[in-house]
Amino acid sequence: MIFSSQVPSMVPLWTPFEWALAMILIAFLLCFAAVIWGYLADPKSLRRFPSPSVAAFTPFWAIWKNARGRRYLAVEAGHRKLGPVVRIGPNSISFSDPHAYKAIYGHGSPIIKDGFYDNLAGSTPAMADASDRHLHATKRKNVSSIFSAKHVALMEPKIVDAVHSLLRAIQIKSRGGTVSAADGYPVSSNGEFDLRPWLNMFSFDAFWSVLWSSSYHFLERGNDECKSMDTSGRVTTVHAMDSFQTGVHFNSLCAQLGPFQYRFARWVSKWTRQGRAIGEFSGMARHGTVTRLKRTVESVDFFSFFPVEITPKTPCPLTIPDLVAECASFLNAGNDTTQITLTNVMFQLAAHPKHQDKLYSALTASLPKTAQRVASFAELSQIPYLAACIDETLRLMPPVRFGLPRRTVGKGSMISGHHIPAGVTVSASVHTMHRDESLFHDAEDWIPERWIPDSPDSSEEELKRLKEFVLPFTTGGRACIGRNLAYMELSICLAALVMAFEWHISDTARQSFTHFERFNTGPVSLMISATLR
Ligand code: HEM
Repeated sequence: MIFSSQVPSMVPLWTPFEWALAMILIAFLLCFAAVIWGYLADPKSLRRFPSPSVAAFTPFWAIWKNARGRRYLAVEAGHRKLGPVVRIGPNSISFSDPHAYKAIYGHGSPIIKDGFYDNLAGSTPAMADASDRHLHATKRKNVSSIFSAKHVALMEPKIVDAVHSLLRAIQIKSRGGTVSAADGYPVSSNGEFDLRPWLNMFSFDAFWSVLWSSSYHFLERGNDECKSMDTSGRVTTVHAMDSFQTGVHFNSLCAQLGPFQYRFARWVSKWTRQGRAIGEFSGMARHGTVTRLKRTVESVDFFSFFPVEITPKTPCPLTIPDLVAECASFLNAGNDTTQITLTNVMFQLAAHPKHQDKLYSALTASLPKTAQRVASFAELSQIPYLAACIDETLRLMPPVRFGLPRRTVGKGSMISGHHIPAGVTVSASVHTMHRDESLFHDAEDWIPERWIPDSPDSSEEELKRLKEFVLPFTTGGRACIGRNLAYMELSICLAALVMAFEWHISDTARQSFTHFERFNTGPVSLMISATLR
C-alpha cells in the first residue's frame, strides 16, 4: 500500500519531445503518401514521359540542381539519356526538339507564362512577370515606346560616358593599380585581374544612367556600394552585385515551388542573408525611382517616357508601385544579361587571339581615325565581324539558358506530336537548341565566321538556320523588349575594349572559366590581362 501511494495516478505515455517527433514523422509520411499518390493517380498522363532520378516525384530535383548552378546541364543530360521529351518535375515537361521551341514560345502560341513568374512578381507584377495575357498586353503597351529605336538612340551618349569610365578603369588595372582607395579588386602578380566585376560595374553604371540619369560611379570607385530603400522608406547601403546575384538566385529557387510553399519559404527566409538580398535589390529600384521622381533631369532617360498621366494612348498610367516594379524588372533584365554577354565575348576573344586580331583589323579598317577610341553605334553597325562575334557568343553561351517555364491552357497543346493537357509547365532550353549538331556544324565551337556569308565556315542553309533557331532573346509575344539597347551597348563597349587593349588569357585561367546558373547563367570570374595598344 505504501508503495502504490507513491506512484502517480496517471503516467504520461510520451514526453512532449516524443509527441513532437511523432507529429513530424506523421507529417512526413502523409507528404510521402501524397507524392506517391500524385504520381500513381497521374491525372494529366505525364507518366508516359521518362524522367531523370526523382524528378517525376518532386520539384526539389530541379531546385537542387539550380541551387548548385547546373540545372540547364542536368536537363540537357536528361535529354541525351532519355530522349527529346523529359519530365523534369511532377508537373513539368522539357522538350529538346527545335520545333517544340517554336510551338511553346512562338507567335500565335496560346501557351502563357507559368506560375513561376507569379511567384517572382510579388504584390505588383511588372510587365515581364505578368502571366495573364491581357494584363501583359496592357503593360507592354505602356512601356513599349521606351524601347523604340528613336528613344534607344537617345541613350547612346550615356552608354558612351560609361564606356569611357570603363576604359579609364581598365587602363589602371592593366598596370596593376587601383582606381581609388575604395577599389576592392586586386591585380595578381602576373598582371591578371578579374574582368567580370568591372564589366558588371559598367553595366550597372550604364543602366542606372539610361534609366534614371544618375550614377553611383562604381567604375570610378572600384566599388559597388549603393542605396536601398525598404517599403517603410528606411535607406541602407548595400553592395549592388551581391544583393542582385544572391537575391535573384534565391528567388528563382523558391519560385519553382507552389504559391503556398513559395510564400512560406519567403517568410521563413526573412531572417537569412538570401531572403534579405531579395529585399535589398527591390530596395535599390525603389530608391532609384523615389529619388528620380524628386529630380528634374537635363537630358531624357527611360524614366522620362513612363506614362504617368491618363491619355487616350495610355488609359491606365503607372502608379508609384508600378514604376518601382518596372524599374526593378528593367534593372534586373537589362544589367546582368549585358554583363554576362560582354564577359563571355571577352573570354572568347582572349582565348582565340587570331579572331581577336581579325576583329581589331576589321575595326581599324572601317572606323575613321577620330572615332577609334569609342565609336558610334551607326559606325559599328557597318562592321559584320563585330556583330558575328556577339551573335556567336549569344549562340554558344546565351545568358538565359534554362527552359523558360510556360503553362498550357484551354484544351491543352500539341507539342512535338504529344498532346499536353492544360495546366502543365512546358519548356525548351536555347542552350540545348543552340548546340544541336543537326542545326549547326561543330556546334560546341566558337566560330564567328559561320555568321558571315561566303566565308569558308558558312553555308546558305546554316545561315538560314542561325536566323531561325538562334534565339537568345527568345521569340513571340514575350520576347525581349530590350534587344536594341542590348546590341547598342554590347557593340560600343566591345569595340572600345578591343580598340584600346590587347587581351591575354593563361591556360589555367582558360580552363577554370566556368558558369553558374541563377535565373541567368553567367561566368563566375574571368581572370585576364590587358596591354594598352
Ligand atoms: C544580351 C542581352 C539580353 C538578353 C540575352 C536578353 C534575353 C531575354 C529573354 C530570354 C527574355 C525572356 C525572359 C522570360 O521569358 O522569362 C527577355 C525578356 C525581357 N528583357 Fe531581355 N535580354 C537582354 C537584354 C535586355 C535589356 C538591355 C533590357 C532592358 C531593360 C531587357 C529587358 C527585358 C524585358 C523588360 C523583358 C520582358 C519582356 C516581356 O515579358 O514582354 N533585356 N530578355
